[in-house]
Parts: sequence; C-alpha cells; structure tokens
Amino acid sequence: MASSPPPSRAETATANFCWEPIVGEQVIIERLGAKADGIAETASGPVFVPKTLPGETVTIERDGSRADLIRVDAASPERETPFCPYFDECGGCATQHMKHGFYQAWKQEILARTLRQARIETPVEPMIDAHGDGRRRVTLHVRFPDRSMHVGYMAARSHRIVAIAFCPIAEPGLKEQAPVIARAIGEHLKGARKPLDIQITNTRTGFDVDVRGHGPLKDSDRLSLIGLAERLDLSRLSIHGDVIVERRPPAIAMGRASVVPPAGSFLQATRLGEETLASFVTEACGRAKRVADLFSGSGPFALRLAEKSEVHAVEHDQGSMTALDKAFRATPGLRRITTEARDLFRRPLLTPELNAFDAVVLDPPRAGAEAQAKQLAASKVPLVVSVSCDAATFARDTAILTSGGYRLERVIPVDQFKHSPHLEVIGILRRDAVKKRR
Ligand SMILES: C[S@@+](CC[C@H](N)C(=O)[O-])C[C@H]1O[C@@H](n2cnc3c(N)ncnc32)[C@H](O)[C@@H]1O
Repeated sequence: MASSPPPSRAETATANFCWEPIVGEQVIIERLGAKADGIAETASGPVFVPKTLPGETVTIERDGSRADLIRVDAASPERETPFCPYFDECGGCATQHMKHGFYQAWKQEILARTLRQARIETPVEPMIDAHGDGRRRVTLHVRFPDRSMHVGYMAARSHRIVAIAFCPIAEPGLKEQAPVIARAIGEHLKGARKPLDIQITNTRTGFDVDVRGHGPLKDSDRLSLIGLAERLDLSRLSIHGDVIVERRPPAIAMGRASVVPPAGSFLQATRLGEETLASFVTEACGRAKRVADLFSGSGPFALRLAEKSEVHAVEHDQGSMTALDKAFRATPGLRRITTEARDLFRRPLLTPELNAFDAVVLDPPRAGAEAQAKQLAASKVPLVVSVSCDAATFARDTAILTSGGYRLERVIPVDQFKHSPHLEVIGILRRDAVKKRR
C-alpha cells in the first residue's frame, strides 16, 4: 500500500486550527488589533494574543485564531510592568502592559485611522487623560459554579470569574469596598444560584447598588436586603432598577446642580471624564441662545449649558428626564431647561424642529445617531457638538454631517476609559449661515 506524503506545515496548522488547541507554539507579534490584542500571522491565518506588543516573540496556547499568552520570550522595549496584580488574568483592563507614550499613540492612531477610512481629513488633537481619581462605577459578577460562590470580574474572552480583593482603577473607597458589597449581596441571594451582575456607583451620599440577573424577589429576600443595605450603609439598593430601599438620595454633582439619576441609568465612567466632556460642550456652545441636548441622560451637559443658554434635553429614558427636571427646578439661577422623552433612533428631531436651535449637542450610545445626523445635515443649525464613545459610528455620522455642509473644526479624543481600548471623542462642526430661499 502506498504511503501518503507527510502533511505540509500549512495542512498541519489547518488541521490543528480545526480540531485541537495548540500548546507551546512560538509566534512573533506583528501589530495590534483595535481591541489591543497582539496579532501574529501564522500559516493558518492571523492569531490574536492578548497582552502582547508588536515585535515580541511569545509562546502561546491557541484554539483557532484565539490564543492565550504562556510567556513572553523576547519583550518589546514598550513593555511596562502592569500595576494591577490581577492584570494577567482579568478581562477588565487590556493595556496596562504598554508604556504610557506607546499607549497614547496607539489609541490616538485608532481614531485617526477610522477617520481617514471615512475620508475625514481633520487632524486629531492630542488625547486628554480623563481618568482622574478613577472609575466611579464598577460592575462585579457573582457566579455559583458547583457549590461555591465566585465574585470578581470576567477573565478575558471567557465567562470564568477572576476573584479580586480590590480594583486599582476604581475611585478610592470604591476600589476595596466594591468586592465586599458584591460578596455580601451574593451571600444573601445565593439561594436562587442565579448569575448576578452587581453595578456599584460611588455617589456623594454613599454607594448606589443595582443588581441584575435575579428575578422577582421573595418578601423574605427583600427584607433581608433592606437589612443588608443598612449594615453596608448603602445609599440605595435596587434590583433591575426597581428600588428596594433608598436610605439617602444617591446624588451626583453636575455643574451647580445635584442630580439623583434613576437606578442603573447611564453615567459617564469618571468624574473628570464628565467634567472634561462638559467643558468642551459648554465652551463650544458659548452664549448660544437655545441649545438642544440630544441623548442627554440625566443632564450633565444640559445642567451646565443652562448657566448661559436655554436648553431642550431629549432622551428616551423617562426616569432620566424626570431626574433632570427635578435637578433643574432645585437649582437657582439656571436658564430654562425643558425635557422630552423620545426615541431618537425612531423619531429623531426633524429638520424644522432643529432649526429653532443655535446649537445641537449629540451624545448617542455606541450605535451612533445616524437618523438624527441625517435630519441635522438638512438643517440650518450653525453648530453641532458631537460626543461619541465609538470611533466608527462617530466617523459615519460625521461624514453625514459634512456631506450636508458642516465643517469639522476640531476632533478631540478624551481618555475616560484608561487601560482599555475604549475612547471618547468630541467633534465640533459648524456651518456658515444658510441663506433663506425665496
Ligand atoms: C452615551 S449616553 C450619554 C448621556 C449623557 N449625555 C451623559 O453624558 O451622561 C447615551 C444616552 O442615550 C440614551 N439613549 C439610548 N438610546 C436612545 C434612543 N434610541 N433615543 C434616545 N435616547 C437614547 C441613553 O439612555 C443614554 O442616556
């Protein structure tokens, strides 16, 4: 019987790619992907290796195109010792192994490249560090595999929990207290053994905790959680936004106002991030008489803009609109703020409505504001300040606005999610006065 020739390297690699993990393979990292993974080109295609840098020789274990780092054999001069003891395992941070200058240049280039691909030529300004005292909100996970309880963050690209005693990138106070709170809540709800996601926000009056993943509570659980909130001195405790107990209103300072956002609603990740974004927004709007703040949340921009301008705030979450209205009424000396709960994806402000404003601020979720940008592109509004947490949708929406006659004057990256690939960006767009048609 004729023996078949030995498989080529590519065939072996392809076979391994399909069927079994490869352990102990050495590769060279060529570049970084948008999520900060190092990318090595192999015979079976690109392989993504987290926590590696271009030029490094590393040994990996891989399953298809995804790999885990076993060791760095030859390190890049841009490699830094991570300051967090959990970094190697934890999926929360992706870039602590990069030297600061390298990290900044890499992040800035992701934005610049995305804009170039959308044929937007405006130069990107230097990135502003807005980490400040750290994240004011963290989400910890509680899982009940087997008979045990695990509390921590998810491991990178996995549902495995990495137990942590503290999170060094959270605000002082929150960094050690968050795992204590999550564990205590897990202990109280462990009877149901449901996976829990516990969002903890550091507010002016204490920790505001929203628990996701648990179904409706039994009366006995409810009572025991009220007792726990007392013992942990929480300001508020809610399950899926349903408030179990509010011992003190969990207030957040927004400019001169104090806001109590609805449980579990959106909040900028760091105080300095919010202040930095808001200061660019208010500076660009200057003394504009009427400003529309679209996707306004509980009003971090509206409440600051109202020191000089009348503001119409629009957002789909009715709770956020109520919180903003209440804060406005309790703050003396502000110009008028009106609020409107409206789904801006399905019902964007229409061009004739937009034409009543001297400036429009946009701050949509990651999906962007395509429908709203199209209405703006046809409007006469002289100034649009576009705030975004997603470079790709920012580029898409900006291209819509520039094709409608806006000039993109400035692009400012704001690094609120330090140690991650996420980046905030502010675009300032103006159009010259549109002559009235006869
Ligand atoms: C990135 S956040 C910005 C919020 C606010 N500007 C801030 O800085 O806190 C986006 C906001 O858009 C709201 N949102 C999401 N989808 C929406 C929709 N379809 N229509 C209107 N608002 C929406 C969210 O509730 C959230 O408050």
